[in-house]
Amino acid sequence: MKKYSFFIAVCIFFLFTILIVGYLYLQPEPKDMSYPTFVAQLEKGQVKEIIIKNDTFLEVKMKDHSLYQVPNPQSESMKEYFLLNGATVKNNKVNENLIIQILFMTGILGIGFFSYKKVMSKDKIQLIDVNNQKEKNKSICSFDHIAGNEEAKHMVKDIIDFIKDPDKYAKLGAKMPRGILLYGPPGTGKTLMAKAIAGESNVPFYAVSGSDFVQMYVGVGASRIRQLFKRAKKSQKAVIFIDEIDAIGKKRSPGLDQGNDERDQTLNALLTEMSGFHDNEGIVVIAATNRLDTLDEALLRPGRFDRLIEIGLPDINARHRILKLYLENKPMEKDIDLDKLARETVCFSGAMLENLVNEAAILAANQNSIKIQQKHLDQAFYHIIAGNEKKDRSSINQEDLSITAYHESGHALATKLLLPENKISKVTIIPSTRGYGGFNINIPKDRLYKTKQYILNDIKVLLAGRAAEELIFGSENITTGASNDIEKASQQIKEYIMKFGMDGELGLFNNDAANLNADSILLEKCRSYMKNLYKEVKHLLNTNIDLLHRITKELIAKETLNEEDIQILCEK
Ligand SMILES: Nc1ncnc2c1ncn2[C@@H]1O[C@H](COP(=O)(O)OP(=O)(O)OP(=O)(O)O)[C@@H](O)[C@H]1O
Ligand SMILES: [Zn+2]
Repeated sequence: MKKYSFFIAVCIFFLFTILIVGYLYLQPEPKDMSYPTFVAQLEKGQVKEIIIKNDTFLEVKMKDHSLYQVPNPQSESMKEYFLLNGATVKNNKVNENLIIQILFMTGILGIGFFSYKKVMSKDKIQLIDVNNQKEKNKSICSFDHIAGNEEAKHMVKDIIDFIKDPDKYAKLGAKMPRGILLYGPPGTGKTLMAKAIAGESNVPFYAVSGSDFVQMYVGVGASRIRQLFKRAKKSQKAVIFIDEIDAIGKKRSPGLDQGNDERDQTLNALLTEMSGFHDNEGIVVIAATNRLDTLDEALLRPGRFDRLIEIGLPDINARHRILKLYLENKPMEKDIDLDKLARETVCFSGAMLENLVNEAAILAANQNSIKIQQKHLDQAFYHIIAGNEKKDRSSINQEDLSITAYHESGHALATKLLLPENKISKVTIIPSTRGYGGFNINIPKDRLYKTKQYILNDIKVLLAGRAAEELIFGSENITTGASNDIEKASQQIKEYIMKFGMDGELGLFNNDAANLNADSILLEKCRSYMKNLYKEVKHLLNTNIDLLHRITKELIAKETLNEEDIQILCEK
């Protein structure tokens, strides 16, 4: 589209240039005429027009259309004299003005043309923002660019085969999925997977985002969808990718947003287009969402998005591979411990790991290092988790520092005692720019499930900060520093009871799922759990109070403790 409009613009430009040049130069050459002959002709009434060319010449047009060049007498009264004899007189400036006017008009027309094209094509640019030659190129994205996600790769192998040779499937009467839905947390590579499917099948990739359709006039979204499919069909085989499909395919909640015509129309257009393919067309629609639970069931019916593929957070092996993938083409020190980094980056998505490597590279450059070192990766890791260390710490008073130190040591000690399989990667009382007074980085083991015991201990670890404060400074002096812990603990206890049905007395009933409001029994239950767990962890810290003092003292002295430091302190 861009190329095409550029071509038209060039054509128009040349056309105008030719016209102007033609106007200027293709006029007949004027012949010379002496001034007396001219005067004689003028007085005979033969002269039609006189153009004062410059100080030397006049251009004279006769009534018979012949053109002459006459010396300019440069007299003040010549103009009136010419006019008296019935000739029109023009100043050459008029001519210049004409050229300027033409140029000006060309400019305006050019600008107008370009803006018109831009407005007209804006829709299309947004609609198919990756439909350029580069994206169409097969080598742009392949499975090699995706580390991990092996199950997902396996699940789309037949789709790729189908796109390559749809007839093979049609002949056997096999109905291939028209739509694939990739779901999972943000940054796990759903877009990457869709691109890789297109890349592996060597077909163009057309992408839109559901959020582009939000807040549009009725009918615009639907027409965009139709345009998108029309374009894809032109290339015969293609992958159409709709990111954030939840923006147009959200469940309709009864009573609420009823009559959202625009969204419904867009969704209907999509479903209609999808049912309009023939079985031997190699077009596949891939949609992605972070919120599978909010999707309208109509989208998931057979013939629509009926193949669901989860793209989950990477496990330790996948993290290792992703880190390696992004470090591979960067200069790095040989002794970098990727195993350690992969172990520590629990809950990191692929996008976060990529970001981690990039941050480390930036840090290395900032520190004028020619290679990425372990310390850069460590710094980047903490940076991503907790933000920057606050550089100016002179304003923190001793009392606050001491409270923070006991609070953090409380968390660390409780982790050591209650969740020994977790790794305390860092405890610090260096405040971060994100507003933490200090923090603990506690890395759980990669596990598929959490046990009941684990959840309870995890909540105790969360409460241990406040418990340590109370133990040391008294119940009147507890601080606001535990708000985040309390929030997380409350969330966990609610899930423990409701979501996971782990409370012996309340059993397996989930109020939320049954659309019942939380009743007072449930509330009481949560409070009583919290009270007991808090009491237990306070008692635990009290029985290990010497250790708590030791860790705190060391923490105040060093500001930051790592796994080994704490291990040594605990073994003393
Ligand atoms: N498994 C992976 N292997 C390699 N790179 C990955 C992987 N997962 C994510 N990435 C990197 O993270 C970036 C973001 O991923 P992508 O946009 O595909 O995620 P997404 O799941 O579509 O996210 P969102 O839901 O936020 O749109 C990718 O461009 C890629 O560089
Ligand atoms: Zn805390």
